[in-house]
Amino acid sequence: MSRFTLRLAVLIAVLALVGAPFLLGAFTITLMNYVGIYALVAIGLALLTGVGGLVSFGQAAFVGLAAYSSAWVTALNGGSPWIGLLLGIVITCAVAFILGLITLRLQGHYLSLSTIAWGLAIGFLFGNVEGLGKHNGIASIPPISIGSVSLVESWQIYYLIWAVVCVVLLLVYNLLDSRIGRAMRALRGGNTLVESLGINVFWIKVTCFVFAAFLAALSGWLYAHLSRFISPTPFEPLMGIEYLMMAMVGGAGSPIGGVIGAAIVTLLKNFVQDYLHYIIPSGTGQLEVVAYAGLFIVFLQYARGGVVAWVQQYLPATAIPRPSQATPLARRDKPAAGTPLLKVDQAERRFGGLIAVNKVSFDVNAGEILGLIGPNGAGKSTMFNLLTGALQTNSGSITFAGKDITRTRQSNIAQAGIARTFQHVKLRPKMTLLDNVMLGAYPRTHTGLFSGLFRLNRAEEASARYDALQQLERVGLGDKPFELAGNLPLGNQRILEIARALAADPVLLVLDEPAAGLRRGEKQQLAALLKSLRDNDKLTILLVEHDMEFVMGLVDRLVVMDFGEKLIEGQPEAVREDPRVQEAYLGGTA
Ligand SMILES: Nc1ncnc2c1ncn2[C@@H]1O[C@H](COP(=O)(O)OP(=O)(O)OP(=O)(O)O)[C@@H](O)[C@H]1O
Repeated sequence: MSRFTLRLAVLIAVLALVGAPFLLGAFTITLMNYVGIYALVAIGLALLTGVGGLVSFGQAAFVGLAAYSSAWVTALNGGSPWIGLLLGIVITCAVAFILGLITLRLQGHYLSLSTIAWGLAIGFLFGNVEGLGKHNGIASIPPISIGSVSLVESWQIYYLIWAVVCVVLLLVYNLLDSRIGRAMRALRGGNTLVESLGINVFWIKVTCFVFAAFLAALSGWLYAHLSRFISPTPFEPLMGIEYLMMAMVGGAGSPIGGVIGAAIVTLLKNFVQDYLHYIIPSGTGQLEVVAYAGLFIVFLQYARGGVVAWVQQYLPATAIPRPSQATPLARRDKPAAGTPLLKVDQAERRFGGLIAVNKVSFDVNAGEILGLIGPNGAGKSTMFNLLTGALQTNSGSITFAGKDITRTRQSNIAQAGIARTFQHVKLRPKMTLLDNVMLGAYPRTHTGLFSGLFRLNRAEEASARYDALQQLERVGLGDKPFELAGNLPLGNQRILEIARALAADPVLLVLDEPAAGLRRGEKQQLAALLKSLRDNDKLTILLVEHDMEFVMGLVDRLVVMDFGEKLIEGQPEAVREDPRVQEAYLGGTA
């Protein structure tokens, strides 16, 4: 799809929204009002669950917090709905922030279960606090006024609701295309990679969580002043599940999918309620819930990725212009060649009874390529994980650029200038090559949530994008920056990891089996690239590699490990000739 077609589609959608009250009846407009209100929550969930992989059943409670806050300000205390909005946002975001601090360190289903727990707890409060009307709720909530216009009629508040939805959509798409948004998109698929890129996973999760709660607060405020009466029921976890369904039906991970999902689920519910009694005339009782659940299961069977993903497969990809030249991002000063850079001193790591790394010591000097070799299971990858902070040492110390990093958090080590690749490639397959490499530039960029939302980050984004493209070109992948990373063959995925690591402008590059899966010609190109990084960019490189021909022709020094211990270190030739190495690693065949 061309950009023009996309803009035209957006324009038609906006015109249709503007014209709807002139063409549709009051009932349909009221229904659309609820769709818009639910859509705000579903957009938040698309971000939280679809993009960030954090499944929350508790969003209805956040909607309720804002609705009750505004009802308390207006109906019970005679205040303005705008003060109600402010209080609703502050209370909801504060509660989300505190809950996030407590629960977001939990992983997988533990996190989801915790959202049910606090969803229930908050819902319980609404029905039991004396000052909030208990189960009778709060009535006589005034309409929202803009200047002298009171939004009493459903078509009046319709324009406010859908203006909010459109602005939110625009902001969320801006966010997803920003530094923080990329970090949110990278959350899905595990923390190790994200932390290794210098991104503080926990704070990105908290940001995502609070932002989704903020959208729920907007929804709650609009809900209270549309319904003019609130009770605890719409804010219980059952509604939380419905919000999750909306996000999933529309297309988890797609903000516009949130709107589509809200429309489908709301209309479907309405349809089932209206027509089920024709099929079962003897009284349907709660049967519509069953029918509704059945339809939902059928839907998930045939369009599991949601409506947006289903439609997208038939649409041509949106053409994206190639990044144009921009001011380069600032680069780090590299230490002078030969100065001590990394010192591993008596590092030890145990896994239960197994000592994977046993009191290993070695130094790396600036500007050298050091190879770490050894037979399978010798402890090389564990050593890499220790010095990049992915694992903690049981004893011993690691010093980088004069600072003790033994207990330093992985993301802080990355920010200090160590960039890495992984033995088992870690990429974000659904993100483009360019986005994957731009993730690497995270520690070199600084714009935050608000800059991303309001596109105040353009200059920095342009620089990061251009820098990332240069790194892609450098490793030989510059011809397809908008290809999805998952479409690359494994060898190229390893090379893409190197481009991502280079985008961090590291001082020390740590490569775990970079040549695995490469053809002979590609290995030669890789060796030439690594030498050029050392000679021209003053980069220090530490690599694990099994391909002896590749290693011997590349490294300045070797450290050999066996059974978790350091066997020997020295020049490649000396190491090759050492009988202990031949015995342990080369099996006497070198
Ligand atoms: N997370 C873990 N839990 C338990 N044992 C582990 C873990 N990671 C590594 N090990 C064990 O530690 C030892 C060293 O593993 P490591 O992956 O560091 O070796 P390696 O030299 O990188 O091997 P290879 O070349 O095969 O990748 C092995 O016996 C491995 O099974």
